Amino acid sequence: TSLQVKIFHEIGKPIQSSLHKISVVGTGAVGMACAFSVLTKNLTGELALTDVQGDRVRGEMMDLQHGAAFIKSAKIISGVDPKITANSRVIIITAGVRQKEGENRLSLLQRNLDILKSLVPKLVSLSPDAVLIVVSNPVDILTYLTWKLSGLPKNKVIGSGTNLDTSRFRFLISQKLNVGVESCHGWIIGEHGDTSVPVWSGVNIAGVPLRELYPALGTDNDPDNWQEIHKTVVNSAYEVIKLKGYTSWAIGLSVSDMVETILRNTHKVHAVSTNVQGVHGINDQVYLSVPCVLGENGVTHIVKQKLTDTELAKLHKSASIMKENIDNLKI
Ligand SMILES: NC(=O)c1ccc[n+]([C@@H]2O[C@H](COP(=O)([O-])OP(=O)(O)OC[C@H]3O[C@@H](n4cnc5c(N)ncnc54)[C@H](O)[C@@H]3O)[C@@H](O)[C@H]2O)c1
Ligand SMILES: O=C1N[C@](c2ccsc2)(c2cccc(Oc3ccc(F)cc3)n2)CC(O)=C1Sc1ccccc1Cl
Repeated sequence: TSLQVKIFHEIGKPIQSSLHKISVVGTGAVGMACAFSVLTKNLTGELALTDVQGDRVRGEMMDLQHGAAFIKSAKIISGVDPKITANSRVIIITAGVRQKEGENRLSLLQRNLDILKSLVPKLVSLSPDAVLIVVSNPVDILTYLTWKLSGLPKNKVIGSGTNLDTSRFRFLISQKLNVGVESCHGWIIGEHGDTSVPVWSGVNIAGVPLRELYPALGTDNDPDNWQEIHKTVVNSAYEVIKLKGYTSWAIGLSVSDMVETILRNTHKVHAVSTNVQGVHGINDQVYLSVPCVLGENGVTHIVKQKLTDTELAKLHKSASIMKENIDNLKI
């Protein structure tokens, strides 16, 4: 504007897209929790929001912009056309349709796959260097399909997987032991949701494996019923849905924790969904959650966890079911 000319000497052309641009695709309950959390953690100077509901996404953008004075004034843009995601470093995909009452998972899968088929190639052509984080459910198989549709190397396509399951697991352990959750270490791996696998042998406080002190931990004949904790991880998802109709804050915080590790390249380990072919004796090309080292290049390493035969058997069962579902899909 003419005033800008009066106020400023221009020294160099400003870069339009920030180096750490984050995009959220699908600005429903989960997408906006992710957006709000990455902003309050000051992870980016530019956030793009896109959704097929034009009014909704514009309203969400404006509502966040009006708080800009309090969040290091990140640039926030929005639009129905995915082109506003161009040059992103991280793209969070929560686009999808929620499971209808009584809808089976395969039908939900086909509807969400159709959405990804139209979205993913466009997103990748606009941001070829981005790390994709898939949150839409069923997250493990949709992450596999996003990877196939993207043409990206497997390290660049990550599913939130059992990141939320693990954070609920650690919260419940912290409640049972009355110890801060940051000091309660435990991992849920495998398929996100009802059939996830708690690695009881790895639960520890300050590196002290609880099962060494209490061998009944996580077994069927345990007077303290620790197994109940994993059941509660699953049941609490249904309880939250019953109470508030959806889940948002915990998944938003868990995804922004992943984004922070990626953009700050801190090599922190997260339970996330990755290509596990060749891991734990799995031969098929499937995506399941295991502890992964994350950084700017996505998944750089998988931690070689020592699993019991029971834990391995559950993992292999999930892998074979996923392979079967993939084979039955019309990609
Ligand atoms: N992985 C996990 O741990 C976890 C946890 C909670 C929710 N979820 C999943 O996250 C997804 C989103 O949940 P939600 O509660 O936010 O649902 P929601 O219905 O509130 O939001 C989904 C959004 O996606 C948008 N959308 C649909 N098609 C689109 C397209 N082609 N392009 C862009 N946007 C599109 C919709 O308009 C809607 O705003 C669901 O699949 C849900 O199951 C996963
Ligand atoms: O907390 C959550 N809210 C959910 C949801 C969100 C909006 S509608 C449904 C939710 C809750 C319950 C079952 C449910 O069923 C599904 C459906 C498809 C699917 F691929 C995975 C779970 N989904 C999505 C979801 O994945 C979670 S986390 C979770 C779910 C089940 C067991 C354990 C955990 Cl940790």
